[in-house]
Amino acid sequence: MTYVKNRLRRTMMFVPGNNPAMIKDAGIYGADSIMLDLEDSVSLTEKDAARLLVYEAIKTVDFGGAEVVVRVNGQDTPFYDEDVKAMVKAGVDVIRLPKTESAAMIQKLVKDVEKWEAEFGIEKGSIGVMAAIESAKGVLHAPEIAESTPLMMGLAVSGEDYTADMHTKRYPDGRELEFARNMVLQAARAADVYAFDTVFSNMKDTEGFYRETNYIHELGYDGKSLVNPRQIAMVNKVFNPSKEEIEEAQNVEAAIAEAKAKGSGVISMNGKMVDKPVVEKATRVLETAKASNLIDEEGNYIGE
Ligand SMILES: CC(=O)SCCNC(=O)CCNC(=O)[C@H](O)C(C)(C)COP(=O)(O)OP(=O)(O)OC[C@H]1O[C@@H](n2cnc3c(N)ncnc32)[C@H](O)[C@@H]1OP(=O)(O)O
Ligand SMILES: O=C([O-])CC(=O)C(=O)O
Ligand SMILES: [Mg+2]
Repeated sequence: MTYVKNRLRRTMMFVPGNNPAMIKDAGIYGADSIMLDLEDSVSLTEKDAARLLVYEAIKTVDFGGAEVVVRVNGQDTPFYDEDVKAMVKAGVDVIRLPKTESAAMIQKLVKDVEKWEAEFGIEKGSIGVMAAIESAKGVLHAPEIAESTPLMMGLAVSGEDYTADMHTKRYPDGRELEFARNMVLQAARAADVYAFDTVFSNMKDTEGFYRETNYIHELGYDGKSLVNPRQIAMVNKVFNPSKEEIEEAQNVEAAIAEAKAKGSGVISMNGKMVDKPVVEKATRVLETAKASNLIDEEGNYIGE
């Protein structure tokens, strides 16, 4: 396995690193990324066993083509060094650093990864990194964190720890996360890295989950951290362009091609102006549709 900078990353599912049954089947649900967790879903007494289990799993389990991410323990814990060493040796795709508060923390992670890559004869740059932003300090430093290394895959906003740090809690309308969500997204876009929204933990509140997922999709997030396989289809439903959106995007591309043939960069389509930014959005829709197998090479709709 090797880190790939650009790929579809709508769904990143947490899987507790101490749960062999969940790890074994994690690949069957179709998440774009599987995030094996060594941090907060694993109790202190199980840290070493979980690391060993996750190490073996990366080497032997078929995750069905999903990207494999591991959330290691934080740099202020006694588990971090061994976690990074074992995950590099196992050949993980991406390491997610929790509680990231500075560019220096990511630069330390990259230095540690490179040290172990050299030690184990793994090509430098085979492993990507990502930062979970979980505190006021992390949010304020998000732009530097996003720019801290060429190996940065993305930023995730982590609402549970963040709201604890901010002396509040999660509310249904998400107003307590508004600043963090916007800041993390701006930082990610400016650095050309991915942006992931935080987990939604109430599995019974399907309506609330859809509301939140629609909201972060409309803001411009690339994907969401998930805790349960049932959330995968719901996120895909929101993030995948509809048949109508795909047709509209194809019409935009045809219209601009016609305009260009006439030597113009702008044209009217059903009374709406089509120019460069409109075309850029249409191109993104069609790229997503292709990556999600909703259209074939010729652009024919093949989704359900
Ligand atoms: C703030 C933070 O740090 S969040 C990140 C850390 N937290 C986690 O990693 C938690 C991950 N999620 C879970 O452990 C579970 O989904 C829970 C505890 C939230 C709910 O568990 P359950 O009630 O058993 O879920 P549910 O009934 O929907 O499970 C259905 C199936 O999916 C499996 N499953 C559930 N969650 C996951 C998961 N995250 N990864 C892989 N498989 C899972 C179950 O094992 C079950 O499989 P089975 O049908 O073969 O027995
Ligand atoms: O990254 C996430 O969404 C989960 C998490 O650790 C948090 O919310 O604190
Ligand atoms: Mg957290």
